[in-house]
Amino acid sequence: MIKLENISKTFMHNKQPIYALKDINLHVPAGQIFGVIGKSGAGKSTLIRCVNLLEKPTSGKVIIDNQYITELSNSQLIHIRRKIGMIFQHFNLLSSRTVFENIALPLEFDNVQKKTIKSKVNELLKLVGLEDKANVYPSNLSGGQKQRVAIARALANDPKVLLCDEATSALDPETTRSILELLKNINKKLGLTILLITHEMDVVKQICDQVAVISQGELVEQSTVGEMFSHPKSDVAKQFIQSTLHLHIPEDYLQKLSTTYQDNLHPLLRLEFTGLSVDAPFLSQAAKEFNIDNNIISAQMDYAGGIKFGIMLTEIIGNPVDTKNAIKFLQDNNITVEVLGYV
Ligand SMILES: Nc1ncnc2c1ncn2[C@@H]1O[C@H](COP(=O)(O)OP(=O)(O)OP(=O)(O)O)[C@@H](O)[C@H]1O
Repeated sequence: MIKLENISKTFMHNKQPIYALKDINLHVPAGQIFGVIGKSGAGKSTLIRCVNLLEKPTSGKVIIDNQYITELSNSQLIHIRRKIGMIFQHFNLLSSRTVFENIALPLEFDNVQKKTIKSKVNELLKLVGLEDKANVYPSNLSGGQKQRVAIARALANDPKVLLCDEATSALDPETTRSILELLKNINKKLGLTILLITHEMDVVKQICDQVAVISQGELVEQSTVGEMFSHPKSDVAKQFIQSTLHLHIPEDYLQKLSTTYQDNLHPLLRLEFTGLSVDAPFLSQAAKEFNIDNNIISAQMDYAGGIKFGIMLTEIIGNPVDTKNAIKFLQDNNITVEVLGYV
């Protein structure tokens, strides 16, 4: 549905080139929710703005629904943009218009009949769960409600594609979840293709089918969400995944943690499980085979794209040779083991 071919974008700043996007190739299949994740300044906003040509690429082609939109005239572009909805971090609603009037705006631009506008807007209000807010002004809405209005407005022209530019970044975690849930429902109900950019792996985890990682203007990795969480390849992807797992080392362990091995101390391990290693009983197998004990201090398991993954903090108690062999056994079974120190 969305194809980017060799997209590059260079800005000039104080006569110096800034290579915001470098030879990006991306394919978002119809009906998917596709996430692009990257750190601040990676090029995410530039990328999503190139899709509807709010930003004109320096080179490369944008193809939407089999149409090369980089080759269209300005008037043709206005027409095609109606099929590409967009929502933003700060909602971009008109404060002087009610919720109803904000949603009606794209239809008024299209000279749609008043009666048709009314039924369409009412239908959209229902879809986003704001039937009772039609006559309210944006200043009297919460952030989540404002984003619901923006979503309804973006859907007014029955777009085939919805672009989401950090759509939940200004919202608290609970509201973020409800907006992502709404986007997922819309994706299913209307078969809408969604491309979203974000700096939060939790967003990708919650709703995306596929994800691409962008770093310094380049796409460094792309896969299904399950594959990315189970086998991240780039350092950036690994860092993003780590950011979704929060493992707390208790204060008393931090205090007694030694960086060097001494007699009577045991290694404190951080174990990372992904894919197959999550479901197999490797810890108890290691305990039996190498005569060690595991003292599990904390653990967190999670799901993304149908794949289970998790991390664990555990102390391995045993003699030094058995402990070393047990660690090797875990590593041989695709568990990432980090020795944090000795306790
Ligand atoms: N209009 C512009 N003129 C000059 N440089 C720009 C312009 N827009 C973006 N850039 C630069 O291009 C690079 C990519 O910026 P972009 O806003 O796309 O990144 P981002 O990943 O969206 O970051 P953030 O999450 O902080 O918004 C940055 O170095 C930025 O300073």
